Parts: sequence; structure tokens; C-alpha cells
Amino acid sequence: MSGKKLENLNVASQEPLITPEALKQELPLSDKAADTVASGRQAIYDIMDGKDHRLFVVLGPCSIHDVEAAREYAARLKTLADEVSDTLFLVMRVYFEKPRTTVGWKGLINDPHLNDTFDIEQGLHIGRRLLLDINEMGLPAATEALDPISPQYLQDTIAWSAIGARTTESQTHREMSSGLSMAIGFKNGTDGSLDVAVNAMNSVSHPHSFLGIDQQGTVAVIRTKGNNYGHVVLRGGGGKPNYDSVSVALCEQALDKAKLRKSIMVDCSHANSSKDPAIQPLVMQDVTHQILEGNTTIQSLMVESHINWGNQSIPENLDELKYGVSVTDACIDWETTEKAIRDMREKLKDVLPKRGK
Ligand SMILES: O=C[C@H](O)[C@H](O)COP(=O)(O)O
Ligand SMILES: C=C(OP(=O)(O)O)C(=O)O
Repeated sequence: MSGKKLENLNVASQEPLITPEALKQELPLSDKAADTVASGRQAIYDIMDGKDHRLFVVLGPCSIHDVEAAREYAARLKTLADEVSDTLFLVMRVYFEKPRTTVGWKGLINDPHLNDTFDIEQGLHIGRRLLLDINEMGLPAATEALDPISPQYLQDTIAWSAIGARTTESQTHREMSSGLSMAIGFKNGTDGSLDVAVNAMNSVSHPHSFLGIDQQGTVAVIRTKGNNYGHVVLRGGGGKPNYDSVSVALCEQALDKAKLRKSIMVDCSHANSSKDPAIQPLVMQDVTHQILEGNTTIQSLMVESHINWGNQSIPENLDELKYGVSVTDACIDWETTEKAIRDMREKLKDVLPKRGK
């Protein structure tokens, strides 16, 4: 055996991590929370299958960094969700994993103390605790599945997942999604390309076999059945939006050609708003107008919303963090969120039940 050190040359250290099974034993899902997850997933399947006339709307902070603010947001959202539930099915964005263009804070699981200590074990505990609490309130949760291992720890609490613009083309993410137990939205690429999302939908509907871990944390060959509830998320890109009726029609054509499900989510943020939160309610209004004009394929929306407007950089002294303000992309505030959702409900409440008939 050669004495030359040839592996892990750029690895600083490795630490064992709690297993998914042990985390779930410490933080189990209650019957009430499990009902929220199961009924949330089913409502989304029914909307995608045309059995439920509502739109589903994934809304909430760009990222969670303060669990108290997230709980307050969830309580407000639950009240609003009940109020508009005849027309809109509201699901809270509970995003713990942030894909970065280059570098930056990677989210609450990766660095829960926001200080580059990367206490991932603590991050998993804090994240799971919050997801349990939100589901306990009766509010379903949505997240981005970014790390290919973390779903084993958290996905039993999630009603809808996204694969982000930076990972839609990744085989690892398509394989993982083919085994996830809920509907999954694939964003178009950051350059605006739709092909990557269409190809992802095709890939995810097939069974895959790949390397992963099981609930005991043992390295395993994971064999999946395929996920038939993949759909496209139009988020704009390459400096241009793609929520307008022409882009939506082109998306429908591409899905038709590929013989894939014509279920479209419009992301009102990201490149569809040039990351200016003030544009998000305008995108919501435009989508509402398209539906009033006869569109039948937009079945869902995504909105980045928090308690307070805008965003902030993470300060060196964390005491200086402003409460309820995003530390990643800028969000609309609660008052704007309530108004935009109520307006949408008012305009669509009589139209959606008759949609496509
Ligand atoms: O949704 C959040 C951001 O758009 C995404 O994480 C990329 O952020 P960045 O370009 O600031 O790294
Ligand atoms: C990172 C996100 O979006 P995108 O992948 O579209 O950039 C997000 O929704 O948090």
C-alpha cells in the first residue's frame, strides 16, 4: 500500500452528525402536524389534477434566520389562509437552504448562528422544531430541497418543494426529486432557459437509482419510483421576466411538445421582479388578469414576503439585526401581502370555480 496521502487533501475536518432517525425521535411529528402535511400535499395534488379549483400560493420570507419572527409570520399567515381558503390555498415558504451565486450566508441549517460557525447539527434541530410548530398551527410548509442529504431529516414536514434555478439542471437534484413524497416545482434557469425545467420534469417522472443515506444514516443505494407531480416555475432570468401571457403561452407549447403536465407556477419575485419587491404585487395582478382572460394553466404562485419591507445585510453585531426583515432577497411587508392576497381572492373567487369549463 502506498504511503502517499492522496485523498481529503482539501478537507479540513469531518464530524459525525445525528442520524435522521435520532433527530425524528427527539423531535417527532405530532398527529396534528402529520395531518397538516398530508392534507397539504393532497390539496396541491388535487389542484394540479384539476380536482380543486383553487390556486396554491407559496409565500413567506426569502429565508428564515429568526425563528421567533418566522412563528409570528406563520400565525399571521394562518389567519389570512383561513380567510381566503375558498379561493387560494396558502402554503408558507420556510426556506432554510440558500443557493448562492458565489458565496454568502447559506441559510439556517448551514449556519444557524449567522456567524460562520456552521453548527449544522444545531441548524437541523432548530429547523425541524420550527417546521413542527408551523404544521401544528395547521399551516403547510414549502421549502427548497438543496442539500441532497437534508431531506432525510426534514421532508416528512414539507407539503411542497422547489428545486432552484441553480440546480434544476443537476442530475443529483432530479434523482432526489424522483423520490420525494410531494409535488415539486422546477425553476427555469438563471439565464431564463426553460429547457432545463422541462427536461427536469421529464427526468423526475422516471425511477432512478443513486447513492444516498437511509434513516439510520447508513450509506445506501436509493431506488425511487419517480414523481408524477413535477411542474415548472417561471422565475424570469437573463435580465427578463417570463410571467407575461406570451411567455406563459410559450411555456405551454414547450410542455405540450414534451407531453408533460401543463401546470405552471409563477414566481412573482427573483428575475420576475428584478428583485424589487414593489414589483411583486404587480406580477400578482398580471397573473390575476391572465386568469380572468381565460388562462387555465397557471395553477400556483410564489411570493417573497416578510413582516417588514426590504432586506438587510447581516451585521457583525447581531443585536443590530432589524426584526422581521429578510437577510437575503428583499420582501414585501405584511400589509402589502395581506392586501395583494385579498385583492386576488376578491377578483378570482367567482371565476376559479368555473375555470376551464
Ligand atoms: O433567493 C435568494 C437568492 O436569490 C439566491 O439565494 C441567490 O442569491 P445571491 O445571488 O445573492 O447569492
Ligand atoms: C433561490 C431562490 O430562487 P431561484 O432559484 O429562482 O433563484 C429562492 O426561491 O429562494
